Amino acid sequence: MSLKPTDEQQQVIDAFTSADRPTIVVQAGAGCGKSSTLKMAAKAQPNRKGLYVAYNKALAVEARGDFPPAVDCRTAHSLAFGPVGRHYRDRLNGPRVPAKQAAEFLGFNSPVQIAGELAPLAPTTLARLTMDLVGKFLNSADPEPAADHGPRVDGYSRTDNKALAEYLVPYARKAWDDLQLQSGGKLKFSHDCYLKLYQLSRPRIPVDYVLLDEAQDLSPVMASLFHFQDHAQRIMVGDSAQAIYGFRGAIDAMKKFVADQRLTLSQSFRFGAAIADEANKWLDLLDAPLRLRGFPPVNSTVVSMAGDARAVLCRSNAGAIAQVMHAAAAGRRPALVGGGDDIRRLAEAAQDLLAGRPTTHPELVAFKNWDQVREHATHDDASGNLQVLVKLIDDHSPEQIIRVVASLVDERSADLVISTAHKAKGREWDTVRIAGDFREPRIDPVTRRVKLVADELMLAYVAVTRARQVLDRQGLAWVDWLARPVRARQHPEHAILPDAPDPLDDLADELTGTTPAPVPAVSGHRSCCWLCTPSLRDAWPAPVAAGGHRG
Ligand SMILES: Nc1ncnc2c1ncn2[C@@H]1O[C@H](COP(=O)(O)OP(=O)(O)OP(=O)(O)O)[C@@H](O)[C@H]1O
Repeated sequence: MSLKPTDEQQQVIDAFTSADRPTIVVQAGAGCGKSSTLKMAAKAQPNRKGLYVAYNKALAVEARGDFPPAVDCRTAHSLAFGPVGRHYRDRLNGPRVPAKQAAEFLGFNSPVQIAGELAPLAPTTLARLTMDLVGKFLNSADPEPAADHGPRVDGYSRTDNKALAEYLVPYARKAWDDLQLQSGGKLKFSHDCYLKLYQLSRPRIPVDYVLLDEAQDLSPVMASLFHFQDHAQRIMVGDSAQAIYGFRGAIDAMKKFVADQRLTLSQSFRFGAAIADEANKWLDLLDAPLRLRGFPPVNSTVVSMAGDARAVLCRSNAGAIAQVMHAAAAGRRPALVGGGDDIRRLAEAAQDLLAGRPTTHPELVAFKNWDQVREHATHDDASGNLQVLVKLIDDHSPEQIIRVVASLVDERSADLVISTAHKAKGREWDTVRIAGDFREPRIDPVTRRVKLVADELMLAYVAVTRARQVLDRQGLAWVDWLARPVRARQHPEHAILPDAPDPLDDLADELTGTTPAPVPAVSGHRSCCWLCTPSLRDAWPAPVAAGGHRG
């Protein structure tokens, strides 16, 4: 069935088809039909040769059925496979390279002490850290591995991590030399390797236009590929208020792109007015370029205690585990989006350290025993991420965590879905409850200012916009005291206390200062703790963009 475009969608279609072929950025709110709009635009001129770049294979396959045949729907990796990747087919199919073998090849023969009293890094750990550095380089737009791509070891100070990165660079360059060989290479060749080689060849794809989806969370390597296509009309679509993967090195390509036209899609088709209003409070705080309108046919409600919701969304992995434990104790059958393997591995590493054995777990590799983890969690500012881990393990014991994780069920047979907000991105449920682990910002008693972090506001916005019909927003109800002064400023006629000091006096400055800059990531502390991030594996090593966590 063909949809009747809204006025905003029609503006996108008109811009796309206009004779001067402008470059376009479309800011599309949650559920606002951005993919549908791109399809409508392509169908308006079905004979033009186009490329639609999807961020995963499933979306690319699905899009193929909806776009006209003249539009090639692909992921960036599939674009790179033809010209580059296929020459590495043998290496792609090669066996896993054991860490010991990689360490020998790279030249790590004995442990290296980087940080004072902490555990020395074993050759296999050094090899893994080197490959992590290479991995970040592969995702970057840079020409060769550099210290900027350095990994972060939990427990290390900023200086120690910098020293480690500099130490690893020559090994990473040796690894990169190996990874460029079509045959005879010694290290494991990944799909990201040929994507990087493709990007370094500065390809120009012979199409009339390129459509780029989810442009708010792009790896720099992908953004660079898009920029090379300046012979074609370029359209990028996304939602800058959902740019929640900055901590992993993603950039909001829409911010930097100098487009001829900037358009918006603000009519959400997912939920009704009540949820749109709630979402708009967060968009106000973010000073976003659009505010959402609810879809009249959908009857949505926002409540404070909804009882049973189909999905519970948490700020952090720790929060999600706590919800899993709570649900299991209440006899429910919970599913955890993304599964429980990461937390199980971490609990097993904690078991080793508690027994005085070393661990190879990336997040705890720096420590000799659990006491050392505890001590660092208490005394070392840079290891604030360890505090939540220590609390979780000490409160529940590794054995209890492992047991609860083992009781998780598949989403299809679950009566409750538990997810972090990060992992809920792109998903939707009829009824959603927001958990209580979203951190309420505090007013600094000295400066009387509120320190907000754009990343946190975006995460809240993603969370509340996952609901279709019922949103139990209790865990984020505190938005009201933040949103009121902002709205009062935007609509002075509604100000309730015109003479009261405005706690958000410098909100705009704070937000500007914390917006991730679209520059190559440098190592350091970004997400405030490992449990705050969507996956324990993804969380380490975490890159930092300009202006880290200030909440
Ligand atoms: N003009 C329209 N009239 C009615 N429904 C529409 C219109 N445009 C899009 N939709 C509906 O909105 C829903 C969301 O569309 P689509 O999948 O394109 O959104 P999206 O923005 O890509 O989604 P997300 O926000 O999850 O990324 C779909 O069910 C689609 O049919």
